[in-house]
Amino acid sequence: MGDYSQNTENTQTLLDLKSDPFDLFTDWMEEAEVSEPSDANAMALATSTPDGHPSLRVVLLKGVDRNGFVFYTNKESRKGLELAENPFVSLLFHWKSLRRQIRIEGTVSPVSEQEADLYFASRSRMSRLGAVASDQSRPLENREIFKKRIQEAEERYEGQQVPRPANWSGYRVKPSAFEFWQERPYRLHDRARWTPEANTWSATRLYP
Ligand SMILES: Cc1cc2nc3c(=O)[nH]c(=O)nc-3n(C[C@H](O)[C@H](O)[C@H](O)COP(=O)(O)O)c2cc1C
Ligand code: PXP
Repeated sequence: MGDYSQNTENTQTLLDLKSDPFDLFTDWMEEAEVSEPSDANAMALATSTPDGHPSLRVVLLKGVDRNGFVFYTNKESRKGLELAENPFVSLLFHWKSLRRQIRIEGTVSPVSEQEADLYFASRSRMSRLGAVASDQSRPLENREIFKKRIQEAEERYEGQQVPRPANWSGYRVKPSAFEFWQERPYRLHDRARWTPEANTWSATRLYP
């Protein structure tokens, strides 16, 4: 313990770094974009089933500002149907290269139609056709059926823009809490949780 406290416990902790969780998130995301081999913006998204069972999958973060964290998906997918019943979610980023984790708790609301159109238009044509052809989360008897639906979409929109399907859009998670976690030797990690207080965010250190 002598070695540990001499060598590690004297270094800066999370609470010394930034007082604002959005700023700290931005710093960590920038570092992850450099060090993660792929998809630094991948985040686990937890929803709940109507009977309160957790339901988890990975989605990509496509935008973040002080209004929240944006991802895109099919509104009639399993997650979309669950969100329609219960807008409370958790997000989790885990960057193995940095030995860091961020937990976010919050509530989703739909992005505007205009925002969804803009993002959809930025995707590759094949990804847009895939969104048209995929009944996300519904049973698919075989891949041939999917291939045929993609071909049909290709023919239908030949020489035209692929319009955003009505069921394909985005959600914005407005955070109500953040927790940042930085690994430290001997599992004596550095953790802090931020919650809103008046017009700012207040931080609490947590035992690891
Ligand atoms: C790295 C990664 C990124 C993903 N990003 C998305 C995404 O942004 N949107 C999406 O709908 N599905 C994404 N998926 C697929 C989802 O994990 C999931 O399989 C799909 O959305 C269906 O989930 P659901 O049945 O719970 O609705 C991603 C999967 C991985 C592994
Ligand atoms: N939809 C699906 C089915 C995905 O798998 C992903 C990313 O893996 C996305 C949407 C969002 O990413 P992009 O818009 O870059 O395809």
